[in-house]
Amino acid sequence: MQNLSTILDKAMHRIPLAQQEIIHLLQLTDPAERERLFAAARQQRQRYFADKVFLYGFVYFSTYCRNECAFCFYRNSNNEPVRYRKSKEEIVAISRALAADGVHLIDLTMGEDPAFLANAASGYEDLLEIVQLVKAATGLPIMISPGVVPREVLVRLKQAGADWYACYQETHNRRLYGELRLNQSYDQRWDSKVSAAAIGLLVEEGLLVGVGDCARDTAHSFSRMRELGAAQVRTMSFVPQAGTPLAETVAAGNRREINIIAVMRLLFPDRLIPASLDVEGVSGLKERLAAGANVVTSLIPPQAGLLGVSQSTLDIADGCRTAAGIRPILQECGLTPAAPAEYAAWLDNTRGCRGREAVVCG
Ligand SMILES: C[S@@+](CC[C@H](N)C(=O)[O-])C[C@H]1O[C@@H](n2cnc3c(N)ncnc32)[C@H](O)[C@@H]1O
Ligand SMILES: C[C@H](CCN)[C@@H](N)C(=O)O
Ligand code: SF4
Repeated sequence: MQNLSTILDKAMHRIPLAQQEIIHLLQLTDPAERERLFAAARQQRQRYFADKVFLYGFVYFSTYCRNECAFCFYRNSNNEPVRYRKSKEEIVAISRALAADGVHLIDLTMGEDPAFLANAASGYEDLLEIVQLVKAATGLPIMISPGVVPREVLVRLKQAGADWYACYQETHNRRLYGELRLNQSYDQRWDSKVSAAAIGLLVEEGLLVGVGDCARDTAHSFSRMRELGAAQVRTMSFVPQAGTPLAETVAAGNRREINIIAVMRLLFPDRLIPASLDVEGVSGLKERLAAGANVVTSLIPPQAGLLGVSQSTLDIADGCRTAAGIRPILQECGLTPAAPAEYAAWLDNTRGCRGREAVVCG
């Protein structure tokens, strides 16, 4: 029988936990025990980041995709979604609006839209130019998620101004991966992240919860995230999407996601851990922050004609998914947006000490 006090005490002293201890934390259901887990996670966040959080603006600039991920609304064969492709001018204008709203990073997210990838007439030139234009217009750090691209394209994306590369594995259980990311090589996707890290891009790794995964899978993913040296680790609860093979999946609630966020904080105390607004909108933010998250992602400007990934419209048109909209929730949690210079310093320190502990925010 695992003793929660012993496990939490080991975690707080950065003593590695056994897989069974990690699974025990992931599987907590008792409210009082979960609150002890969350309190420990908040204490670790405080130790490494004080009361500071980071805000990520989200520009989902193309909803076209050549892939057929079983969980995703934007899979190629789905006729349900609104398909759009924003122009470079629109992308820059939206990025400027996000910068004015006070975000720390511009997340240029896309489907694997053939118009921007290798076989496009312009090859990757348009994608590279978008990164350059957004960097020039905002001066902010940029995250890009084009899927698997050749190493030399990663190099050029970094030269163009990209700081982060997001290419989630969703799961490191190869059987499950094959059922989720149909016809997408597990190893190519993993190797693309390894290449990105090797050339100095910061890498984010993400898990999907509620798609047939188990706590043992999650614990295994933690060891892969550590092996990768991911600077940002995250998870999202699966949101069933109309028109997809998993549309009839019963949404499992957020308990597992919230527990994972807290355990991530204990295992990766100096890393960035998102609370995504794209799962439950702003109503889910407080719980995720209370579990130790220190990044709010998927801030989307109203009236920009942008859709979210899993919650395509929730809380967007009314302006709730903005820095101003979430500020009262941050205050309730005793948290405050970091200064842009603090985020830039964290990035520089993390780039400089890959794999070692990053510097504490003041
Ligand atoms: C923003 S999408 C698009 C970026 C890029 N096309 C890719 O697949 O990496 C990236 C992530 O959103 C998450 N996602 C997509 N559909 C989701 C859903 N229905 N519920 C929860 N998360 C979802 C998945 O983890 C996916 O890797
Ligand atoms: C998963 C997306 C980000 C991709 N870099 C966005 N829907 C999010 O919730 O952060
Ligand atoms: S997760 Fe990404 S690659 Fe998969 S279908 Fe959705 S947009 Fe395309």
